[in-house]
Amino acid sequence: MVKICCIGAGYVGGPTMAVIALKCPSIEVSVVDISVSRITAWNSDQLPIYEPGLDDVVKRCRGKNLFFSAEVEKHVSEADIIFVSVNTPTKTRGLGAGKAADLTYWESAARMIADVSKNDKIVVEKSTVPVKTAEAIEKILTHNSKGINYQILSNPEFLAEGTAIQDLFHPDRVLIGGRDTPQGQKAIQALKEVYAHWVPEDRIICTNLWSAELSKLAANAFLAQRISSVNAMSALCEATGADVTQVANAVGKDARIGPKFLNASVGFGGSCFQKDIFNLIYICECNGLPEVANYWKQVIKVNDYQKSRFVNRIVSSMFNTVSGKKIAILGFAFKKDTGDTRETPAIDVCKGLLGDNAHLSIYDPQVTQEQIQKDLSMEKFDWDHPTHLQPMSPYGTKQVNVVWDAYEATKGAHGLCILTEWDEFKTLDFKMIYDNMQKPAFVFDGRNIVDAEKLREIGFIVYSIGKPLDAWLNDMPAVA
Ligand SMILES: NC(=O)C1=CN([C@@H]2O[C@H](COP(=O)(O)OP(=O)(O)OC[C@H]3O[C@@H](n4cnc5c(N)ncnc54)[C@H](O)[C@@H]3O)[C@@H](O)[C@H]2O)C=CC1
Ligand SMILES: O=C(O)[C@H]1O[C@H](OP(=O)(O)OP(=O)(O)OC[C@H]2O[C@@H](n3ccc(=O)[nH]c3=O)[C@H](O)[C@@H]2O)[C@H](O)[C@@H](O)[C@@H]1O
Repeated sequence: MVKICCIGAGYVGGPTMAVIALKCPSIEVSVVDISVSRITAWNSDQLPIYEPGLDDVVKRCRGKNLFFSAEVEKHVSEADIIFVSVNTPTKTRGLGAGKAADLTYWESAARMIADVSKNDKIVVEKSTVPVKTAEAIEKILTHNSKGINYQILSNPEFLAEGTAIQDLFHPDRVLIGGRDTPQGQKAIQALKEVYAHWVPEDRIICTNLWSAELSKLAANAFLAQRISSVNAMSALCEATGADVTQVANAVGKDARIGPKFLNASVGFGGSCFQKDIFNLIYICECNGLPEVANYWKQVIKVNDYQKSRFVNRIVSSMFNTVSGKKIAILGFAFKKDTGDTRETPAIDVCKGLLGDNAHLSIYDPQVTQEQIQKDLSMEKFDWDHPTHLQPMSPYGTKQVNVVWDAYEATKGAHGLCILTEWDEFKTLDFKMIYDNMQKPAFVFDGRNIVDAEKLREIGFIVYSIGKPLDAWLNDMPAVA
């Protein structure tokens, strides 16, 4: 029986391995992690991450051919194929701080593999890593190889949170990069056979190592660039009276452009887009390509601009101050159908409002009070380290109240902001919400999910991203 071990039981390691176990009953899959609490949760009824469809997949395989364990070394030494799916955060100090990928977790995983291995291994990069990481990993593994042959493959993951299981069941493509040597090609073939259990052959792409590593960074950069492009247009729409939804629809009908990923928003979030673009920028700079680096920097600049533009809209609409005012925040996760808050635009918007002394009442169906308090007191980039290594939040923010209901959050509020597109926000009783709010009552829709006209009929003053402005907002000072 082929044995697979995955190091890192996170948003990628957990779901990807659960799907491999489900689709390949003849393969034994172990997922290991240094975080004992995370492993305990994977073995319980309350999985450590919220992902539609995941519970069912885990229940069907756990204890049969899918195992979660904190005995990292034992499972690594027994495995034929080792996936490494550990964190690759942005460096917070030293050379390349704020841009380069921090490969500490990767390096310690590689050293451990080298220490405990007794037979030949295929080591698969599942984490997103800088181009040429495989070369460094190879050096660590072979430094003290005891005659063991290691084949490194790059097999980046393209799943998106909230749709991870469907993405894994029906991937647009599976990408496998390896060395152009007979042993490298044999390793590619071995991994291909795993995916071939359920992925059509024409969707499994094989390349050299560096193309696979770079394709992952490129794909995320292209996706983020689309969002920054449409968000840049949204600012121009507000200035001219055009409607960004109509513009995106018209633009996306062009088959060369396509309709997906053109929703204007308060800004993109998530653990990867910004991190991976910073990584790309750093690699360009290191390769003497400042013009290329500057091109990609702009994608992040526009994203930051979009978030601060949103805060400025709120403050300027509400008589240029939100000091002492209650603002309801509906949605804190970086997108719907996940409890993940890493790099969510809600953090920047909330911090911006708190900076103007607002009182926030926050509701998200999947994010805990503890997480929200932690996020609002954490420094930039600290969020992407294993939980047990993250700094403890020294104090919660007193101006923040986390509640378990949208109606409770909006009671007595001066304004409400929608920051995550949860379906349940589309069907709220806005008449009841209006009646319970201070007047004038404001809605700032950062996801364009409400029917602005209906809300205006109720009496709200409504701001939607990239839409023709309410007369009230038109009269307020321009926002930078
Ligand atoms: N979150 C996502 O949707 C996607 C993430 N990725 C990439 O996958 C990688 C992992 O991301 P996530 O799963 O989101 O991270 P995560 O933080 O959810 O999980 C990583 C896990 O690795 C564990 N870990 C760290 N060092 C370890 C070691 N030496 N030995 C054993 N366990 C160790 C941590 O305790 C943590 O539980 C990153 O490189 C990310 O860029 C790629 C595609 C999608
Ligand atoms: O490497 C990764 O981590 C993953 O990053 C993204 O997946 P994810 O961040 O989970 O979610 P997305 O659906 O891409 O959304 C990212 C952010 O962009 C925002 N977004 C997305 C689409 C859109 O049209 N507009 C928009 O503002 C979302 O609300 C969210 O904040 C990619 O879509 C995945 O292919 C990739 O594997």
